[in-house]
Amino acid sequence: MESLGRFAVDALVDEATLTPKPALVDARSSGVHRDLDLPRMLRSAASLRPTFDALAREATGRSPSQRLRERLAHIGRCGEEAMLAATGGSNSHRGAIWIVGLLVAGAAMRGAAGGADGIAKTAAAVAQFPDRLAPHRASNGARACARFGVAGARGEAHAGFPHAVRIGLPALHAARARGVAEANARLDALMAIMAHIDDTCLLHRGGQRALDTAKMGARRVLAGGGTSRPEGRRALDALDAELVALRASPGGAADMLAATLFLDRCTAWKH
Ligand SMILES: CC(C)(COP(=O)(O)OP(=O)(O)OC[C@H]1O[C@@H](n2cnc3c(N)ncnc32)[C@H](O)[C@@H]1O)[C@@H](O)C(=O)NCCC(=O)NCCS
Ligand SMILES: Nc1ncnc2c1ncn2[C@@H]1O[C@H](COP(=O)(O)OP(=O)(O)OP(=O)(O)O)[C@@H](O)[C@H]1O
Repeated sequence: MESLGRFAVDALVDEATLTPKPALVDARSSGVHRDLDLPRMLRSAASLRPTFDALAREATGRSPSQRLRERLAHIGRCGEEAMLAATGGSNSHRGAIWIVGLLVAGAAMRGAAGGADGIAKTAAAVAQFPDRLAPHRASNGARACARFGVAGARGEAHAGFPHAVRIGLPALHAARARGVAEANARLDALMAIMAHIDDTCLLHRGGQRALDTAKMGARRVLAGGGTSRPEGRRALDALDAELVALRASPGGAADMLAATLFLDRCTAWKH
């Protein structure tokens, strides 16, 4: 599937430009991110096209294996270098390279006919193999997982990407079925993801309080009828203000929205 690399970059661009997102980089502002802005996010997304293309090529015609896991990890780490070169050293898409990159590989192996669940299960089967060449660095995500006892980005992949397949996609489709504008459908999907996910970006920057604030705030938006309704929109603005005050942003939820949009494109493409 030649289009997989393009679908992946499009998903990152659609996530970054979606506005207004709470405390994240969007078309309106950099949220709480001092070293990121929308032009950097877009440069980073474009710089990742060769990475996603290479992941798709490597996985095509293969089955999950230790060898494939290590080839993909090498390509993914080269992608992180391309990202850092494009942003001048900022982490714009590390989590997204991991999550969307594995799904690109899953889609290349399984084909769109496998549906979102089939693609995610295949990607998860690759992620299960150990990354024996991983550098032993204490990342922000790893520290948050250890301190707060959560599964983080690795756990999300091992579990079959549940926040994209079981939460993000159904929320996106349900919002579209209600007839809301596409941007609101995507924002509602982000709220559904945020209401459930243990996001190590929030935990690292703002501890349990930031994670609880994000989950409760997102639930209030949904209880207010979603982002297309006045009450939901007021709740979204309040959530943005609360997270900005805590200087914490839901980067992991943003990655899972990009994963949701990628799966949505892949599975629509088969028709
Ligand atoms: C597993 C990864 C994410 C590294 O994990 P680490 O603990 O070091 O995380 P780090 O803090 O650097 O970044 C984690 C990022 O994941 C995202 N995230 C946070 N919480 C979650 C969550 N619950 N679910 C999904 N994503 C999340 C955020 O964007 C966060 O910034 C990954 O970068 C990795 O191992 N890459 C190696 C290359 C590889 O194997 N690639 C495979 C093919 S692409
Ligand atoms: N629109 C977005 N705005 C900000 N982050 C996003 C966005 N979309 C996805 N992300 C994800 O959020 C992560 C960036 O989070 P963060 O800035 O907290 O990273 P960090 O380098 O771990 O932290 P710090 O900057 O505190 O050192 C990226 O890995 C990226 O995948």
